[in-house]
Amino acid sequence: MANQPLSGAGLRGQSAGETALCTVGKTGSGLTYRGFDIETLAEKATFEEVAYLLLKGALPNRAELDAYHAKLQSLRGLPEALKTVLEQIPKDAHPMDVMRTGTSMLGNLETEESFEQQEDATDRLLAVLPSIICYWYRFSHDGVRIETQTDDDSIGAHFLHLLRDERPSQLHADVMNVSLILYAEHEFNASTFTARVCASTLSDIHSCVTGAIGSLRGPLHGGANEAAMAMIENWSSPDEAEREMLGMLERKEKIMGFGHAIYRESDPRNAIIKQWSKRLADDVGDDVLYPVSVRCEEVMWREKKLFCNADFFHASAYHFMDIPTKLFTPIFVMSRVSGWAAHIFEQRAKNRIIRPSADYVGPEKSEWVPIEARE
Ligand SMILES: CC(=O)SCCNC(=O)CCNC(=O)[C@H](O)C(C)(C)COP(=O)(O)OP(=O)(O)OC[C@H]1O[C@@H](n2cnc3c(N)ncnc32)[C@H](O)[C@@H]1OP(=O)(O)O
Ligand SMILES: O=C([O-])CC(=O)C(=O)O
Repeated sequence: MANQPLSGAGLRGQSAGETALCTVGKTGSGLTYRGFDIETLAEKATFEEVAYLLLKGALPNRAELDAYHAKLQSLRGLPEALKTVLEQIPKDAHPMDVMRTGTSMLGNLETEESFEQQEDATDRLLAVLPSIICYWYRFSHDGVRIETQTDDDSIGAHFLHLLRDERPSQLHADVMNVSLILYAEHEFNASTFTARVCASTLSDIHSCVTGAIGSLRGPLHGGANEAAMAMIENWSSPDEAEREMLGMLERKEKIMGFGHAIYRESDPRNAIIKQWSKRLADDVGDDVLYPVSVRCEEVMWREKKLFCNADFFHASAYHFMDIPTKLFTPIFVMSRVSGWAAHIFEQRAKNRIIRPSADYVGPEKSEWVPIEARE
């Protein structure tokens, strides 16, 4: 059979398989997880409830959700060998590399021996990823060995508690909950596709997630929230932001936190996180970063018809909660591991190895030259 011609670079517009997990840009509201609008989930659900929905196929009832919270809570402790590895990683390492190494090491210590263990392995990852990053961060930056087994009732509150050594306010716990819901799942994005390609070889779940973390790390994908923060924190007023952005556009620089491979007019997650960023700005009495961010949004739309994606207002929201910029993308991992795992389960349930073809553009025929005769 002849190869199908590609409609564009980057496989854009090509369907690469089926999913029952998520639609992006197909419905009026733009984003659904198993048929639920993102707006409804962000308003009514807990992140753990959303993870349950993605991983097990339906919303939990009260007893199921309570049991799920209790299970995730009980799995936050780190094995000694993993702590030893985390203690070797230098302070100036990128936290995404810590997430990658932590996941990979866990795969050595608690190897998924059969696909029957996939749900337990996923629950362990959901519970332990915040512990991994905070253990390393607090050891390398503050010189302390923290106890990671907290009794916080949510993953978001647990993360903030470990990071700052105190329980977060209700507002901060609520923002973390919404943020984790917004980042949980997004169809065949680059990191999820990485996970599915790896899963299609019948590899183990830690290998799939380790690869996905590597894909999420780049600034064109999850790393954009950190890059957006690095940009907006330079500007002390909306007018300065506008001047600088116009210069960047003139020089044809990419502006992180804007644009999307699938959405054409807006990313529905932006309106939600923007509202929370505003509440946090009011809470901390900010009169610079939030107005700067709003001006960036206006300028990009006016000049280029480019809109904020999920990452842009996450930058200011996380900053207002005092989260160090380099920990922004690891939070994305803590959430997206739910979507990655759900896709891995889906791939395994109806698998064929993912192996596309390439259009060859090299030489037609090459002449072998003995090594002694080469220039
Ligand atoms: C959670 C997430 O992962 S969301 C994505 C996070 N990534 C970012 O925020 C990085 C910045 N954005 C981008 O690089 C891109 O918009 C991507 C990677 C998200 C999507 O890439 P593509 O699908 O190739 O973008 P698209 O085809 O819509 O680009 C159209 C044009 O707009 C330009 N453009 C797109 N985004 C931007 C941007 N953020 N800044 C400046 N120009 C941009 C492209 O360069 C392209 O111009 P060209 O036709 O002259 O080459
Ligand atoms: O869908 C994409 O290409 C990127 C994205 O927004 C996500 O993964 O959340």
